[in-house]
Formats: sequence, C-alpha cells, structure tokens
Amino acid sequence: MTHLLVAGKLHPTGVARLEALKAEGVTVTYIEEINEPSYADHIVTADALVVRTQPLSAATIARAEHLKVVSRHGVGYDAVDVAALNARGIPLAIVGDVNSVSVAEQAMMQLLAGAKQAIRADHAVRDPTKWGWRNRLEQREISGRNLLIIGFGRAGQKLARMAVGFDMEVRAYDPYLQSTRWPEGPVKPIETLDDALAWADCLSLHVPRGDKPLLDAVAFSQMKPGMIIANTARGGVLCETALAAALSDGRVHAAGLDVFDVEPPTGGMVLADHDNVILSPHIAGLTEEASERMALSCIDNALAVLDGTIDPDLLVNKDALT
Ligand SMILES: NC(=O)C1=CN([C@@H]2O[C@H](COP(=O)(O)OP(=O)(O)OC[C@H]3O[C@@H](n4cnc5c(N)ncnc54)[C@H](O)[C@@H]3O)[C@@H](O)[C@H]2O)C=CC1
Ligand SMILES: O=C(O)C(=O)COP(=O)(O)O
Repeated sequence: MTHLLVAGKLHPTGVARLEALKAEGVTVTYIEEINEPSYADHIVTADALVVRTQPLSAATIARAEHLKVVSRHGVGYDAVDVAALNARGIPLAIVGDVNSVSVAEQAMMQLLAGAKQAIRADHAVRDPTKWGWRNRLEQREISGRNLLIIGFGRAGQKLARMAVGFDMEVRAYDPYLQSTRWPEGPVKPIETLDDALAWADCLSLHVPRGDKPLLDAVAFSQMKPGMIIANTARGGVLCETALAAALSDGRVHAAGLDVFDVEPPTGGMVLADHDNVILSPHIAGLTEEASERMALSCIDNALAVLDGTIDPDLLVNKDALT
C-alpha cells in the first residue's frame, strides 16, 4: 500500500483530497506543524513525501528507505539536498506555474509601497505627532521609471506585464533564459548585471537562491542613488547587511522583503529598524488562491510520479526517472 507523507500545512482543499485518498486505500500521514525530527520517524516507511520550505537533508533522505518521490509545495527547492536525491534516483517535483501571479502581485505591492513610503505614511497617521510627515515623505510615481527584473521566469514575466501596465520601462536580466525562449513583447534583455544595475531605478528579484548573494556590497555600489528593491525570491539572493547600509546612506530609497537569509529572521535582524522597508513572512506565494492550487498540485505530482504520468517539465532532476 502506498504511504504518502505530507510534511507541512496544506490548504483545506488539499486536506480534503488527502481524506479522499485515504478512502481509496492510500496510507496518508499529514503533519501540519513540521520540524525535521518530527517527521523523520514517518519517513522510514514513506513512498512519497510532500514538503514545504523546511530543509530536507541528506541524513533524512538516507532514512527514507522506500522513498520514490519528493514533491515540493512550491517551486523553490534550495532547502532540498538534490544531490542526495539524485544519488538514490529519487525525482523531485515542483508545482510549476501556480503561484507566480501571487508572487508578482506581492512584488508589485513592494515596489508601490516603497515608492509611496507606505510604512512611514501609516506611522504618520497612527502617531498624531507625526502627521507633519505628510510634507516630507519623499514619495514618488513609478510611472516612467526603469524597472529591472532579475530572473525572467514565471514570476518575473508576470511582474513585467503588471509593470508595463503601470507605464514603467521594463527590462530583464536572465543569462540562463535562451534567446529562443525569450518571450515576445516589450521587455528586452540586458546582457550584464553591471549594465542592468546602472540602468535601473527599481529592481525585483525572481531567481533561485545560489551559493552567494547576487546583490552583494559591490552590486549595491553600482546602483543609482534612490533605488527601490523588491525581494520575493529568497533571502540569500541579496546581502541583508549591504542592503541595510545602502538604506542608511540613501543609495536605496526603499525596499520590500518577503524572504530572509534565515527564516524566521533573528531578533537582531539588521533591517528591522528601517521604516522604509516593508516586511512580510514569506507569504508571496501563499494567497488563498495559490495555496489551494499548490496543495492540489503537490499531491497530484507525488502520485503522478508513482504512477508514471508526471509531466517531466515539473521535475527538477529529470534524469532521476531513467
Ligand atoms: N516568496 C515566495 O513565497 C515564493 C518565492 N519563490 C522564489 O522565486 C524564485 C523564482 O520563481 P519562478 O519565477 O517561479 O522560477 P522560474 O524558474 O520560472 O524563474 C527563475 C528564472 O531565474 C533565472 N535565473 C537563474 N539564476 C539566475 C541568475 N543568477 N541571474 C539571473 N537570472 C537567473 C532562470 O533562468 C529562470 O528564468 C523561486 O526559485 C523561489 O525561490 C517562488 C514562489 C513563491
Ligand atoms: O514556491 C516557493 O518556492 C515558496 O517559497 C513557497 O513555498 P512553501 O509554500 O512555503 O512551501
């Protein structure tokens, strides 16, 4: 009998799907509040594992003797030890294009909040002594400004369409997107990150997390003064310390961050004191609509790998299937 282990909270529609699977004879273990040790016991007998963004280490994978598929509730998989899965020939599935609209909307909100100084404006009403800030907020229009999208995949392309609608000038930096797959439309590529940073008034990050920050102290020094930054990608994509310094010296006018180097961020988070930064707890992809789609998709993908009907484009490590 198939054992499906779901490690992390799902939308109620996904939970209902799990109940239906149980009725069909699938053994389902659903662990809502997850930390790695608590599910490690169940993983020993699991055939399929659904994970949120918690780490999935080589040590845990080694205990999963029967594991035939890992299915991500989401698209980023930096927390999964893919090399350990590859060594065992275990496919890793992602949900594909089901949360990118939500992410792009969150990025658009961050850019607008930065331009309009939303947090300071909010403070200026909640604290009556600050009402006079209304004449000093340095808020701006985004219309006509240059928006650089770093990473022109699902979310980056959705944001581009929204930003064009706001009359922004949009260009994208994505050296890994083949020119034959570059989408038709007004958004042209910028070949180097140096040129891109010198051109942009605003930027939004939509890349996977790499080994080191793409936006480090050098990158911040290449930006025009007054930059607005949106990050819904992953915390490690930008250096938080360098961002804090750039906010203090005015090179960066405002920022929006949904993701952090360490999650949850520690009490001493360097950005906590900046009221020109809008923060959210890694929720860009967690709207009601996207949560429902992700819950169904990650369950479907796990089962589709087991019965051999998975769309190969949803596999991070296609070779694992062969
Ligand atoms: N905050 C949240 O709730 C969510 C965060 N994410 C994050 O956003 C990232 C992007 O998501 P999608 O657009 O769906 O992924 P995607 O895979 O469709 O697009 C990523 C793009 O980044 C490009 N890229 C990779 N490395 C790059 C680099 N060093 N410089 C420039 N471009 C680079 C790739 O060629 C690709 O076109 C995910 O990897 C994930 O980490 C995704 C969904 C929800
Ligand atoms: O899609 C992603 O990469 C996300 O960050 C969302 O993942 P989660 O819903 O937390 O498993």
